[in-house]
Amino acid sequence: MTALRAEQVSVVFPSESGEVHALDNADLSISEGEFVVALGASGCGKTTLLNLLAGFLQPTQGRISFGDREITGPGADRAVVFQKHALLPWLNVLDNVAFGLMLQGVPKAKRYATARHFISALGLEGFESKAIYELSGGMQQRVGVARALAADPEVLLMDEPLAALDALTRERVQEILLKAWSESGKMAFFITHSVEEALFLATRIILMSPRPGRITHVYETEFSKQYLKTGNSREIKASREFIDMREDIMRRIQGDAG
Ligand SMILES: Nc1ncnc2c1ncn2[C@@H]1O[C@H](COP(=O)(O)OP(=O)(O)OP(=O)(O)O)[C@@H](O)[C@H]1O
Repeated sequence: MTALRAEQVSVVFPSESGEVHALDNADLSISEGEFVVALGASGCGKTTLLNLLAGFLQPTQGRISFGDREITGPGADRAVVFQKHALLPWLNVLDNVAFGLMLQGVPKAKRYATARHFISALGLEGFESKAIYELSGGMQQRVGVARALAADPEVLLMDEPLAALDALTRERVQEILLKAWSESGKMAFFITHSVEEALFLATRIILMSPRPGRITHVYETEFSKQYLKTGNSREIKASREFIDMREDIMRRIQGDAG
C-alpha cells in the first residue's frame, strides 16, 4: 500500500541565539484511509512536519517519501489547507472550488461537475455563485476544504484549518469534514491544538513535545469510525472512553509545557 513517510527526520533552523531543533528524529507513516492528527504544545514542530510532508521544506537529516518516490518539493498529489484559507476573492465559490482542476487543464463541464459534487459534500449547495466575502468564516473554510478535495490529491495536509471558527460551527465543520474525508478515502494529516477535535477526527493521534520537537506518544483511536457509523457526536464525546483518553492526553501535554 502507498504510504507517505517521514523516516528519522530532523530539522535544525539557524537562529541568532544558536540553533533551533524544530524536529528531532521523527518517524511517521500515513497510509490510505488514515486520518493522522498532530497535537502538542506550541513550538513542538507540528507545522515543520507538515511543511516537510508538503515538500515546502527539506529535512536537515532523514528522508520524506511517498510510495517509492522521495519528496523534494510540492506536488498536486498533496493539497494543503491552512488556518487562514487562501481563496481567490475575485472568483465565486464554484470557480474557487474548480480552480485546481482548471490549472490541471480539466475541461469546463467536467471541472464544474466535480466542483458541484464537493460543494454539496461540504454542505454549500446554493452558494455556488456567491462571492467569497459574502460567506461566513466557517463557510469560507469549507470552500477551502472543497477546493482541496476537488483537485483530487492523494493526501490532504491541514494546518489548524478550523481554529478560527466559533465552537458550534467548528463541531459542525468537523462532522462535514469527516464525512467528506471518509467518502474520498484520502490520507489526511491534520494539526490542531484542540484535544477534543483530535480525538473526534483521528484514526491515529501523534503527540509531540518541544525542545527538541519529538513525537513522544501515539494513540490509535476509534471515535471517528464510531461517528461515521452512528452519526451521534454528542454521545461519543460524552462517553467514558473519550473523556479518559482526553484527560490522559491533557496530562501529557501539560507535563510537556510545564
Ligand atoms: N523558518 C524558521 N526559522 C527559525 N526557526 C523556526 C522556523 N520555523 C519554525 N521555527 C522554530 O521551530 C520550532 C517549531 O516550530 P513549528 O512552527 O513547527 O511549531 P508548531 O508546533 O507548529 O507550533 P504552533 O503550535 O505554535 O504553531 C519553534 O521553536 C519555531 O520557533
